[in-house]
Parts: sequence; C-alpha cells; structure tokens
Amino acid sequence: MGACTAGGVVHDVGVISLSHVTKQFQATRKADACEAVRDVSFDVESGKVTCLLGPNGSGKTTLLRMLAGVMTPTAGEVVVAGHRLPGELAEVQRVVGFVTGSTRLYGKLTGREILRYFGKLHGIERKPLTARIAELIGLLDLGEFIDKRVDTLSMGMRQRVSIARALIHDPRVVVLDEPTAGLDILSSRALMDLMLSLRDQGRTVLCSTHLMGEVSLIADRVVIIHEGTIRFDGELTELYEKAGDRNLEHAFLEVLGIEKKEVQA
Ligand SMILES: Nc1ncnc2c1ncn2[C@@H]1O[C@H](COP(=O)(O)OP(=O)(O)OP(=O)(O)O)[C@@H](O)[C@H]1O
Repeated sequence: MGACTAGGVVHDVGVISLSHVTKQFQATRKADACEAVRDVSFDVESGKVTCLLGPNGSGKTTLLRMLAGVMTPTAGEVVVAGHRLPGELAEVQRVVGFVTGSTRLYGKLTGREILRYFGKLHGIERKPLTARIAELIGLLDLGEFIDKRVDTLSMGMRQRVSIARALIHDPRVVVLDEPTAGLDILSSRALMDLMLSLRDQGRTVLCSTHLMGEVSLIADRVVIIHEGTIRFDGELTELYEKAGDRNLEHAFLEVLGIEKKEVQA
C-alpha cells in the first residue's frame, strides 16, 4: 500500500483496492443470468470521501457488497486494508463498517441492546463499549429512541440505529450504500457531517448515492459506474470542470453518454 500527500496530510493509497473485479449472477427461476460488475479496477484512499454514483441497476450495491466481504467476486481481486478477500474475511470485518439498507435489525431488542450485542461480538470491553454507545447516541442523535424496541421505530430511526451498529467498532474503513435513504434533512445532514469528520480523522469513506446535492457537499472523489463498468474516476473538481457552467447532473449524464438524448427528447 503506497502513500501520497495532499495539503500536508499523508493518505494511504489503495486502502480499498479492486483489480479486474467481475460479478456474474447465474440464472435462477426468479432472475435471468446477469453480469452486474465487469472488469472493475480502482483504488480508494484514506482521508477522502469517495462517492460512488450510477443509475439504478448499474452495479453499485453489488460492488460495495463485494468489498465489504458479503459477496464473492466471480473473478478479480479485492484487498481491503492489506487483507485479501474472501480468505481474510474476519480481518476485513474488523476494519470495515458496512452500512446498507438491507440490514435487518432484531425487532424485539432496543437499539442500545443491539449496539451492546454487536459491540460484544467485536470483543469490546464493557466500559469502552458503554462510552462508544454514548458517543454514537450523541453523533447520530439516538437519545429519544435508543431504549425503545426496534420494531416500534420509524424507518429513519431504524436506519440511524443501523448506522450506529455498523460504526460500533470505530472502523477505519466505512462503506455506506445509500445511507441517507429514508432519512429526514436533519438526520441526513448529521450523517454527512459524520462522514466528513471520519474523513478528517484519516478514515476511508466510500459512499453510494443518487443525490447530486450530497455529492457536492461531501465528495472529494467521484466514481461513476454504468452497466457494470467504470465510466469516470476522478476528483469532484474534474466533474465540475466537465459540467462547466452547468450543474453536476449534466456532467453525470454526459459521462453516461445520455445527455444528448435527454436534451433532444
Ligand atoms: N442476487 C442477484 N441475482 C441476480 N441478479 C442480481 C442480483 N443482485 C443484483 N442483480 C442484478 O445486478 C444488477 C446490478 O444490481 P445492483 O443492485 O448492484 O445495482 P445498483 O446500482 O445498486 O442499483 P440501485 O441504484 O437501484 O440500488 C441489476 O441488473 C440487478 O438486477
């Protein structure tokens, strides 16, 4: 793993490293065969927020699942913080926090009980775990509902507990799949602030989103995927340069090669 310096801060290059990664799904009774991700290679560095963008079905979730170790590539190599997947899954799970909308929380437990349970699974001692839970309650504003049963919470409240659960072990690599889906403006802002503060602490943050407003607020770097292949990989400033005096949405559509059709329609 190399290092580069930007603004006097040393960043680890390639904290997440994907090399020629492909994922094919076999045909089932419910779905056709599909190549969701095709020959994808890129590195994600620490001390930056990288946003992964792409239309519905472009392969974002599949890609994020593979680098969080919950799905195995058909071909190619995934290395996270120096640990190769799938062989070193336990090591990867120790350093990665994966926030995904598909996380199911056990409804009969309270948020605090869930955080305690996962904290213990990560081997965190009682005292530091109590302190970490208190910290996350503050950061994600969970105070009002942390002691209520999860099956009595709203979708947005559950999402906030789910984010806290993914961050309980204070991971150095944070991977978030559309984390603000279902959150109100205040909670979305709080989460974006949290991502920025993780970045400022030198963590690696990779986040998928559909919202250009979010991208402009938090992204240092943008990766655009379409039909399973990478179409853009660069600094946010480069995407702004593509946009010229237009907005980011135009630059996004241009990268996808569908801007002209949209304008002519
Ligand atoms: N388990 C699966 N079996 C078969 N095909 C799948 C499976 N999971 C995803 N796919 C297909 O892989 C492609 C990429 O899906 P993926 O969920 O990664 O897209 P996405 O970019 O996250 O989309 P969205 O923005 O809608 O969440 C889609 O064509 C999808 O139908």
